[in-house]
Formats: sequence, C-alpha cells, structure tokens
Amino acid sequence: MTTFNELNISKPIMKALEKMGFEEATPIQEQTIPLGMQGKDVIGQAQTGTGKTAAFGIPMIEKIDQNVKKIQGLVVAPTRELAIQVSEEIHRLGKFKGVRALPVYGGQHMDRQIRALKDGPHIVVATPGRLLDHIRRKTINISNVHTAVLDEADEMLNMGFIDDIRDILKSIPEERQTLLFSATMPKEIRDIASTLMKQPEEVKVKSKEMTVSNIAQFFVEVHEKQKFDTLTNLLDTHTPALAIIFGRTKKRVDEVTEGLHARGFRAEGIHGDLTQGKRMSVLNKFKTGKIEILVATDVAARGLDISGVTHVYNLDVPQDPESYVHRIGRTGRAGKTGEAISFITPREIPHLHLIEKVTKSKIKRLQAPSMDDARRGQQQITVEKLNDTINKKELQEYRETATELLDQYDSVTVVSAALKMLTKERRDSPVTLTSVSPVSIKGGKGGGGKKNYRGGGGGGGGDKRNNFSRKGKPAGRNRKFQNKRGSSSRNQDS
Ligand SMILES: Nc1ncnc2c1ncn2[C@@H]1O[C@H](COP(=O)(O)OP(=O)(O)OP(=O)(O)O)[C@@H](O)[C@H]1O
Ligand SMILES: [Mg+2]
Repeated sequence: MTTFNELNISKPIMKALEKMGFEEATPIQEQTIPLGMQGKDVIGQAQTGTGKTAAFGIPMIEKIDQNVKKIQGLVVAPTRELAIQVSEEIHRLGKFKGVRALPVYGGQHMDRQIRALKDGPHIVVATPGRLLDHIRRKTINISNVHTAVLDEADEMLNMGFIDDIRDILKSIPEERQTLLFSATMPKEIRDIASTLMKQPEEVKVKSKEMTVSNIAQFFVEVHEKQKFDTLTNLLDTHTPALAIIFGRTKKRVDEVTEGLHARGFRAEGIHGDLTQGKRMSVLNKFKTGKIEILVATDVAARGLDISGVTHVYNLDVPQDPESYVHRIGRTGRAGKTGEAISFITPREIPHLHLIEKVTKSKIKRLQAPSMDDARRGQQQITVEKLNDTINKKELQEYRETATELLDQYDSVTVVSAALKMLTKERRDSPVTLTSVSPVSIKGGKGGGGKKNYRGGGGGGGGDKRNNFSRKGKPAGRNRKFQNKRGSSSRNQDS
C-alpha cells in the first residue's frame, strides 16, 4: 500500500488528490508515477477502472510550468467523450497548480476551438483526426510539448490511426517523453507502439486475468430472435441502477432503444452518427440518472468512467476479446462491483470460449429468466418501496382508511391491489430487431489484421488488492455520488 505522499508528489497536486478523495495510489499509479516523474517513456497496462488516467496525468502535470502559456502536454484519445473526460480529470488534478487543460475533438466548431487554443492551455487532450486538422492548418502549436500520452493506444493503432499518430508525434520535439496506456496491449500493437518511443519501460500490473475480479461475468445462450425479449426479462429481473447495453451497429442501437421505449424503459442510444450535441446530452442524462439505460456501439466501450454503472449487457458479442474487456470494464470501476452479461447465440459458443481463453476468465452460464421471473423482479422493487415506507413510520393518517378496507376485504386482496398499483406493469409490445449475423472466430476485425491470440495477449494488470479508498465516497450503487460527480465536472466544451 503506497500513499501518494511516498511518491514525492508536489503540494498542489496532493491537495487535489485529497479533494478528489484519493487516499492510496493504485498499483499502476504506484509503479508508473515514479518512472513518469523521472522522465522515462512508459508503456502502462492495467485493468479497466484502476486509475490509469491519474497514472499518466500526475507526472505530466508535475512537469508543466504553469507560468508558460504554451501547450506543454498532449494527450491523444480515441473518442470525443473520452477526450472530454480525461481533460476533466486533468483539470481536477492540476487545479491547485493552475494548470489548464483543453479538450479538442471533432464535431465542435473550429472557430471556437481555435479561440480556446489561443487562450494558452497547458495541456491539450485531443482525438487524432481533429488534432491533425489543427496541425495541418497551423492553428495549434505543439512545438513546446514535452510530454505526450496515447491513452487507449492499442485501440488507436487498431483503428488504423498509426500514420496519423506518427504524423502527430513528428510535430513534437524528439526529446519528448512518451507515455502509452491501455488495459489491453496485444503484442503486435505493443511492438508498433514501441517504435514511437525511446527505450520504454513496460509496466504490467500482474494478474492472472485481464478483467477485474469485481465484475461477475455471465453469458446467456439465446437465439438471435429471442435476444430482445431475453434482454427485457433480464432488465426487469436485475433492475439495474444504471446499465449499458452494447449492440454491434448503429442501426441496432437505434432499434434497441426504440424497442426499450415501447416497453417502458428510460433508455437512449449513443453512436457515431449522432451530432456531437446529442452525444453529449445523452451521456449527461445517463450520468445524472435521468435515463437508466445507455444503448451504445463500441464508441462507448473505451475509457468512459461513469460511476454507478451496475450492469453491462453485450446484446451482441464483441468481435474480439479486447473489445470484451473494455466493454465490461464500464462497470466494476474504482473497487466497486458490477455484473456483465453477454448474449451468445448457439453458433457463437466457440467465440465465447476464445474470449474466456484470451482474457483468462471464467464466464458463467446464466439461465435466461422467464416472464414470470421478470414479473417477480418488478414486484420485488415494489416490496422494497413498501418496506421503506413502513420503516419510515409516517402512516398514522392512513390507518383509519386501512382498517375500513380490511373490514371489507381480506388482507391478501388489499395488499395485492396495492402491489399491482405500485408495480410497473410490463408492456409486452412486440419488438422485432433486424437480425445480425453471428460472430465467427475467423471473421477477424472488419477483415483487417487478424490477431494471434495464442500468446494470451498479456493480462491487463490486476490488483488483487483493489484497495481503492476514497474518503467520504461510498462504494456500490450510489446515485447521489453520481450526481455530484456529474454536476461538479467541468465541461470545457460549453
Ligand atoms: N488512487 C485512487 N483512489 C481512488 N479512486 C481513484 C484513484 N485513482 C483513480 N480513481 C478513480 O477511479 C476511477 C477509474 O479511473 P480511470 O478512469 O483512470 O481508470 P482506467 O484505468 O483509465 O480505466 P479504463 O481502462 O477503463 O480506461 C475514476 O473515477 C478515478 O477518479
Ligand atoms: Mg482510461
């Protein structure tokens, strides 16, 4: 157990860490912050939700001279939402040092971005495409950058951004420090990545599994045509506080969202075809609990840190094991628990075994719940509400009417009627989704570079200890904490 004090972190950042409620460093932080502060290039791999952002953020902020109004640190991340989130975390960490971070991403007005860039941020957190745009138009000056970070490096290289990343890094002085982080780092990608770095130190937090142990992993075997009914039965049985449902395509996400509305769920979809404004508003609604279900493509699979996500459903099994690791990693973060349930069609069972083998984790079979199970799940919520009301003991003014009712009917009838009134009635509107074809092992990713999984790809670091301690921040489901985070986080885009 290492406290941040022992890592020689400066006073203003210590103050920020205290404010954020971080008490001890996580294993990846403990191992990479000292290397980062020595100026070394680092490849850092650790499981999802174990604090990699602060692991690269802290050393980067330490090196910033806040009196120099030039971009000195650059973080590149694969999606817009992630760029915003990382920028916010850096803002929180660097606040007392006076370090300013700016997210720069596509879908935002160029003019506004250019103005914000002229304002002299110390750190820019960008998506690769938009950053290159600025570099080519000479509307960004990154010639003073001394620290560059590739967050979710494997994903960016996987997506074919390698040339873009090379071009970006070419615009930065060669004597820079380069940090590269992800929960997954297949060997091929690690080899490519290391060509961008100088004798990188590799830190892989040791663990048997690629996934954190606080995510309970299940699968249901289900035919394509039954997926939607099984999904709503599961939702009614599990009654998640916040759930993310991953679908394979944008169309799939739209159809599932519509279907969920038809059955009375508060759900919204997020994918790459939506306007940036819509993407942000959907995510904000989810973060603040205004909707309980986020239906998403893989655009939401990497890095997003939404506190209070209790369940992840893979309505369609992900194409590769890395994607599985990241998707399910949207729950079970910062030491909290979560559940991940993957829908597997009979033909996809071999693919499931491949995922188990590569991630070295056991995915347990779950019996698909029946309509009756779902109904009981919903009634259970009502019973909990009733229990709460009984415990509050503010029932005096209802007693007389209650007694009158009990003179007329037997008690089971009265309670049944009350339960019926209070329970969300299932709407069984028929929903038909357009079928997606099963994933096959040979399929690879969009026909592109097949990976050799035999080597095990490397277990994302795991902390057996998982000893997150966050002062005053309760663990487990907690909407209040969620709301607090959601509203306190500064959105520099608006
Ligand atoms: N030392 C710490 N103590 C308590 N909480 C922490 C600590 N470090 C990070 N956290 C919190 O843990 C959560 C997960 O952190 P972060 O998003 O950096 O994980 P990650 O390792 O980057 O995950 P992913 O692989 O999904 O991107 C965040 O809410 C973060 O604020
Ligand atoms: Mg991350």
